[in-house]
Amino acid sequence: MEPMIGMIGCGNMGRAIVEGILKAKVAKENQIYAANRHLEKLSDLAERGIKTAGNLETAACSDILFLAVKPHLYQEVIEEIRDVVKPDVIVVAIAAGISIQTVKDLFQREIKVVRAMPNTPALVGEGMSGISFDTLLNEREKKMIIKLFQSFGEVQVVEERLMPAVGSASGSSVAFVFILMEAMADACVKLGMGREQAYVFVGQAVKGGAAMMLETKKHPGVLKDMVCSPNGTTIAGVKALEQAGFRYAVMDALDACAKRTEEMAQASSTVKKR
Ligand SMILES: NC(=O)C1=CN([C@@H]2O[C@H](COP(=O)(O)OP(=O)(O)OC[C@H]3O[C@@H](n4cnc5c(N)ncnc54)[C@H](OP(=O)(O)O)[C@@H]3O)[C@@H](O)[C@H]2O)C=CC1
Ligand SMILES: O=C(O)[C@@H]1CCC=N1
Repeated sequence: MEPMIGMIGCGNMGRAIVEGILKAKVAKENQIYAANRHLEKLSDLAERGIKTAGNLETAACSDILFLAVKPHLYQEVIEEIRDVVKPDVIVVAIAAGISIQTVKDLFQREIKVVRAMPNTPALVGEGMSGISFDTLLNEREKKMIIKLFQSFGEVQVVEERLMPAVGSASGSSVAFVFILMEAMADACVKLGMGREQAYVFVGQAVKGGAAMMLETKKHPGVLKDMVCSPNGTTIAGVKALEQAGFRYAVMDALDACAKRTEEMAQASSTVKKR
């Protein structure tokens, strides 16, 4: 029998995962339970045949249960559902800074946990997820979880200690790419281009650059050099970026994300001991 998939919390990330799974046809609408604080926000999902329900029903019916609420709500939600989940349920925790051990401690028993860090491009099947497995999952279960994550993008299994880096590298970095594209489009508007047209130009440039790096596997510095003609236009722009401390700003931003993940992990492990 196909596993039932539950999603507690259907906001930006929960929805992106549900849509990604459906788009890839890895599960049908009637195999998915979706819960939210304000259930009326899920009326569009219900109309499409997804089972929308409260947290208790969703938890009780799921074989794979995603917890896609904000990190500070994990304790409240797990305390609500811990007595109704199936004994063999696989809980997938996607919150920044919530460790496998914290989830187990909140359930107050041995439970199969996957810690994952996906990102919002899952919505269009272009997600990037890092996942770490608890030792309780067997090989068949690990394969099933990997297949699920592959339905909405790329996935790599990583050691749990690397989760703050994964959060920086793909979870948060998409926001920085959006800021970059917005700023580039602003510049194009300043140069006389229409805004909608600017988004197409800069969006395709970012998409093309990413595809080029991933497909050629060339060092990004080499690819950058291929664009910079001697005494040309690009190298003039590179100088301006270096002057503004672009690389430092980017490194500092990813560093800040990872530090914040560690802080949140610290806070969540303290809360559960109260
Ligand atoms: N956004 C991102 O790019 C990423 C997010 N994450 C993680 O995903 C999690 C969710 O983030 P995100 O989707 O951005 O947040 P959102 O605020 O967009 O979504 C959270 C959802 O949880 C619902 N919710 C709140 N309380 C409860 C409750 N008690 N029971 C059931 N549902 C509830 C909210 O419903 P309502 O709106 O009705 O209050 C909302 O729809 C976080 O832990 C975050 O760390 C991980 C990777 C990337
Ligand atoms: O900002 C956050 O906390 C979440 C985790 C990674 C992306 N968004």
